[in-house]
Amino acid sequence: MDYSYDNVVPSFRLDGRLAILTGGSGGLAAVVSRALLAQGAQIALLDMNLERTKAAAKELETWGQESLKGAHESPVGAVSAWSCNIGDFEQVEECFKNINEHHDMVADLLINTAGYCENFPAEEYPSANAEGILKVNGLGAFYVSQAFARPLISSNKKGSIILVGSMSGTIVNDPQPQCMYNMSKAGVIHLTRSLACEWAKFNIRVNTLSPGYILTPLTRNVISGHSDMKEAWESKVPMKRMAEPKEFVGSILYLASESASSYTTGHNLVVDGGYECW
Ligand SMILES: NC(=O)c1ccc[n+]([C@@H]2O[C@H](COP(=O)([O-])OP(=O)(O)OC[C@H]3O[C@@H](n4cnc5c(N)ncnc54)[C@H](O)[C@@H]3O)[C@@H](O)[C@H]2O)c1
Ligand SMILES: OC[C@@H](O)C(O)[C@H](O)CO
Repeated sequence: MDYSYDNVVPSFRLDGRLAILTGGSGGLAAVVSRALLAQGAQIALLDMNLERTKAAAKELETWGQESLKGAHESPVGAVSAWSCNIGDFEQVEECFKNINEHHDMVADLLINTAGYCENFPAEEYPSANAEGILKVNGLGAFYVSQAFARPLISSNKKGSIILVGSMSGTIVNDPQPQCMYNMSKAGVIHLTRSLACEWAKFNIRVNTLSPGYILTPLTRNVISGHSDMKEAWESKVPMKRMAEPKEFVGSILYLASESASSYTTGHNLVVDGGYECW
């Protein structure tokens, strides 16, 4: 047995790695992107609106210059901003190609946070909305995984994919009706297992991170105008509160790390304050 320090103590550093973070101007991405930058990664932020994504990238760079100066011997990683609808495969393919060219390397970490939620009673759900959300939350997760994996496979390089699912992929939320969101996230969890099995031979690990309720723009949309909604949600969480985005950073770094999670693939890591236990 090799008991050397590097063989026994996992590293969460991401020096020399390029991370693509979809949903890059969203609430979860704001904190995750800072943690990735702090660990030494280069980062490509991708979202629907270019101006908002560029603003998020600028804030990230400024944060890096102010907070990471002298913190580690590696230089602060390059940050780029991209506009792309992950539900449109041609856009995704073009965007991922441009990202790799721009950073002059093949991205080896993908974190798919892009997605949205909407509420309609099942019997009234408009078909165009149903198709729209499945296309983004479901097919989008597949499109970004495929566009990310192809250049890794052809260059024989290992990588890690983290698809953000939700506890809604396993439980049914109450009281808000959101059957298509729930279906899309259940699909993400099983897509993860399928890709993990198919791509293990290429050294690409694929995992889902399934959060419970987090305070971000996504949930603020649902809560706003429904003052009792937050209380209803929190009453069902054993920890009796919603999460803050920073409470997912440890899980992301674990799944991204080639030493800490080298044998972890196809997993659904649920981080929900105990919601699924009751
Ligand atoms: N907030 C929660 O309580 C919660 C809980 C469980 C899972 N999640 C999941 O976490 C992820 C991040 O959510 P968040 O809370 O940060 O929400 P958010 O709304 O702050 O961020 C999501 C981002 O995805 C982007 N996006 C939406 N559709 C897109 C598309 N077609 N192409 C590219 N980008 C697109 C949005 O513009 C937004 O910036 C989502 O997948 C969400 O389903 C959130
Ligand atoms: O289940 C938690 C999340 O996926 C999300 O915050 C919620 O379902 C939105 O209604």
